[in-house]
Amino acid sequence: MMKRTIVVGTRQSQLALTQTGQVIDALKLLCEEHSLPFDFEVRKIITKGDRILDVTLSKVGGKGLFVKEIEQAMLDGEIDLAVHSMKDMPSELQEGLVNGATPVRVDPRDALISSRGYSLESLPQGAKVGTSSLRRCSQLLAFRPDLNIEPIRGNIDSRLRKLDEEGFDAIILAAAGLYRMGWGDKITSFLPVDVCLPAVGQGALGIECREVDTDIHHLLSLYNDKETELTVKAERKFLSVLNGGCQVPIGAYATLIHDAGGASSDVEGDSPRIMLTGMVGYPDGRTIIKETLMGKDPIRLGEEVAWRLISRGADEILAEVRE
Ligand SMILES: NCc1[nH]cc(CCC(=O)O)c1CC(=O)O
Repeated sequence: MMKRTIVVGTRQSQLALTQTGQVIDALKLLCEEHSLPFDFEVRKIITKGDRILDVTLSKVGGKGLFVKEIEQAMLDGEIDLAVHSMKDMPSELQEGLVNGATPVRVDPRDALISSRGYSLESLPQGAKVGTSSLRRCSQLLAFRPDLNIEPIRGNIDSRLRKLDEEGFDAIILAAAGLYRMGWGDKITSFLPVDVCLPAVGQGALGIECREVDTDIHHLLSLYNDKETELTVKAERKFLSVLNGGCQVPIGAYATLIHDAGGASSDVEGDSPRIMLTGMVGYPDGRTIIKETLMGKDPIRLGEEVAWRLISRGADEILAEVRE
């Protein structure tokens, strides 16, 4: 039988190339297992986000900075699939494109990396900590108001280099990216989610494809993880109600609730219960508001957590940040 070659578009950062390669390996295994006639080819694409790495992201503005060119290439038929970090995926995909699979999530937490072996608790007064994320900045300062947070940009590899070159006592990165790069051993400690709520979708991937591409949908359905799909759906709905992107101090994390017997919720049958926590905070950490709710419908749950935060002043915080 003739094989169809699926062209997978990717940014050319080390992380993007690595996770695209890992997804292709997983899809190849599924193709073997299910006797599906596909080959894979990688096509590198340079995005706007890659061209302006020297500017602080929150100053650049615009959503989907890393995704637009990739989506255009898919609509033009130059590529068939694209692997995205879920947290970089825009809440609205372009017309005609869909998320075909949400594979199983890895560790969603933020990690602290310190050549001097510090943890968040043991960092000295006024220590210099690198992050450009308003979400991380807000929560770090709420926990340790004395810290001196300084921006640090670039890909994971260049941030790790800057850790020592620019004299940081510690930097904060997503554990997931480090694990995928095989650099998990660089992690000094993890920030617990109740201290630093992760970014929406952190640790998860999305696999974008054309809505009409039924062959690919079938393959991707085999790669989907229902638990990750449901929890990320709740987090993303929360974010879209607050009209957020990665340039706002918003965090969220959802899990499935496992019953008292320790058995996991039945993901396939009766719909499981989801617990979602959302937060919005001032970048200087002076106020952080958080809500946790449970529910079965991820969309309603995402909306309700967002509405609760709005009723407690989330809009005012976000309006101030967006000025
Ligand atoms: N903001 C950039 C980004 N987008 C995705 C990841 C890797 C983690 C993930 O896939 O969630 C990172 C690096 C980081 O935040 O440290």
